[in-house]
Amino acid sequence: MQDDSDKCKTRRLLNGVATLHTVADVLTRFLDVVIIMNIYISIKYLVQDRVRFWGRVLKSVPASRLTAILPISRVEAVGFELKPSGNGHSLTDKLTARYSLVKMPQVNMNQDNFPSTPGKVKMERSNYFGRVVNRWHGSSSARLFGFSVGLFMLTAFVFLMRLNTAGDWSLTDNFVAPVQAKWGDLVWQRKVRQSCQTKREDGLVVLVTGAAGFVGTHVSLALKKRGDGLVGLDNFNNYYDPSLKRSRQELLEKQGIFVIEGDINDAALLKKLFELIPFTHVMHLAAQAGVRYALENPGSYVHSNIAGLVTLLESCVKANPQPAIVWASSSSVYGLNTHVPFSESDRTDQPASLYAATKKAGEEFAHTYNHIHGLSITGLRFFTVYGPWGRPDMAYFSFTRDILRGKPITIYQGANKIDLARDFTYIDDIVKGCVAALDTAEKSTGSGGKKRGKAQFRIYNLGNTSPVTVPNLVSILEKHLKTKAKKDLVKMPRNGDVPFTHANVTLARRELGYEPTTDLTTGLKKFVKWYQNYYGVSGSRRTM
Ligand SMILES: O=C(O)[C@H]1O[C@H](OP(=O)(O)OP(=O)(O)OC[C@H]2O[C@@H](n3ccc(=O)[nH]c3=O)[C@H](O)[C@@H]2O)[C@H](O)[C@@H](O)[C@@H]1O
Repeated sequence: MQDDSDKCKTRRLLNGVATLHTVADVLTRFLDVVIIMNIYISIKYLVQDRVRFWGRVLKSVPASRLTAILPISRVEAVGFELKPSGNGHSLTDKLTARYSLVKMPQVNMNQDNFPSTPGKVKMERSNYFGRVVNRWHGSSSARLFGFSVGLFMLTAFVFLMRLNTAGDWSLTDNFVAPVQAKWGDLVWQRKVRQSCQTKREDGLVVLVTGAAGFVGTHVSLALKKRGDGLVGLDNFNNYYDPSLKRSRQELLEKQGIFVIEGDINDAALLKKLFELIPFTHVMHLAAQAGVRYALENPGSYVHSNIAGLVTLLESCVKANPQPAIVWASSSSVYGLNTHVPFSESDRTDQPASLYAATKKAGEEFAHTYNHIHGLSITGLRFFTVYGPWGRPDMAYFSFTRDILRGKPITIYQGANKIDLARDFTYIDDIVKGCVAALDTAEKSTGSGGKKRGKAQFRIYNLGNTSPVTVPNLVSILEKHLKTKAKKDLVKMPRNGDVPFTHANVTLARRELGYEPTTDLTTGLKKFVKWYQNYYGVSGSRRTM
C-alpha cells in the first residue's frame, strides 16, 4: 500500500508526465502548422515544375506541329511558356491545369530595370519568401515530398505519443491512468460473444461498466453464477491501485467473464459493442467514486460521471434493441437533507460535494433520456458499500491498512465534536439489490431513435438502515484485527463530507424484495479475513 511519501513521489512523477504531455501538445500543434505550410508549398512547386516541364517539351516541338495539335492559332518558334488559363493564382486553376500556350515576354531580369521607390514593389525582393523556400527545397519535388513525409511521420509519432498517454480531456487529473482501448479485431469479438453467452433460459445479456471495480466485480460474478451472459468494461484508471483491479479482472476471467479495457466515453467502442451484442440490460457501475477526492480532481468526476454517462446513454438510445439500464447513483445526493431516514422523495437539491452534484446531475440526465427516448432507467442510491475486494480509498479499508502498519488514523468529527455516522452496507446486500433491479426492469420503449411509449423510471435507496459512527467502525476493526488503533481526532474539514447517512429502504423492500441482512460486525469480519488473505496477515504482502 502506498504511504504518504510514496503518494508524493507518484504525484511528482505524474506531474512530470503531465508536463511532458503539455510539451508534446505544443510540439504537435507547431508541427501541424509546419506540415500544412509544407504541403501547400509542395503542391505549389509541383505545379510550377509541371508547368516548366511542359514548357520545355513544347519548346522542343516545331511550331508547325504545335499549331496542328493544339487549339491555338499562332505559335512562335521560340520563347513559349504555359500559363494557367484562369487568373492562375487560385489553387483550383493550378490543379485543374487548364493552361494555354502564350508567348513568353522578353524581359530583362536585371535588377536595375525594376523600380526601387518605396511603396512600389521590387519583383525579386518581394518574392523573398519564395526564393528562400526555393533555395531551401532546391526546387526538387522529390526532396520536398521526402521532407513532407518526414514531417508527417514526426507529427504522427508525437500524436501517437499523446494518444498512448492521454485518452482523457484536459480537466482530467494526472491520477487518472491512460486509457487505451484495445478492441475490435476478430479475437476480441469472439471473446465478447463467448462471454455474453447465457447458460439459462431467458438469461439476461448484460453490459457491466466498471466491471473491475468493487461493486462491478461482485455483481458480474453473481450474474455469471446464475447463468446470465455478460461482458465487462473498465478503464482501469489509477485512482486507486490498479493491480487490485487487475486481480479482480483475473477473478472474473476465471469465471469466463471477459473485461474489455476501455472507457465509457469511447462512443465508437460502445457502438461496436451494441452492434455485436443485443444487450438486454446495461449495469452501469463505472464512475469516479470518492467524496473527498473531488476537491483534488473535479475534472475526473465530470469526465466519468457526467460526460461518460451521457455517452453511454446516447449509445443505448441508438442501440437496437435498446437495453434497460440500471446504474449506481449515491446516498450522497441527499447532501444536507436533515429528514431522517433518507427517503427517495426527500430533497436532493443541496449537494455537499462535487461528487454528489455529479451523481445528482446523473439522475437528471437519466430522467431526460427516459422522457425523450423511452429508455428504461433505474438509479440505485448506494449507502457506503464495504466488503471483500473493496476500495482502498474508503475509510474501513485505509483504517485496516494503517492499523496493521501501526500508523495513526484520522477520525473526522462534526460540529461540537459530534461523531460522524454512515449507514455502512455490506456488498452482498447491494448485489442482491442490483440483481433484483435488473430482474424487475421493464424493456425500453424506444427504437430507431423514436420513443414508442412511456418507459419505466425508478430510483431506490440501497442501504443497511442502521447507521454506525466512525469511532464504532474503528472499534470493530480493532477487535477483528486484534490491534489497537492510534487515533487522531480531527475537526471535519470542509471536504464534502456529510455528518451522517441513514437509508429508508421501504420502497426497495416493496418493489425489489430488497432486505439487507449483514450487520457491520459480520461484514467487517468477512472483509478483514479477505484483506489478510489478500495482503498477508500484517497487510504487507502486496503493494497498494
Ligand atoms: O454511499 C455513498 O454515497 C458514498 O460512500 C462512500 O463515501 P463515504 O460515506 O464518505 O465513505 P468513506 O470514505 O469510507 O468515509 C466514511 C466515513 O469515514 C470518515 N473518514 C474517512 C476517512 C478518514 O480518514 N477519516 C474519517 O473519519 C468520513 O468522514 C465518513 O464519515 C464512497 O466513497 C462514495 O463513493 C459513495 O458514493
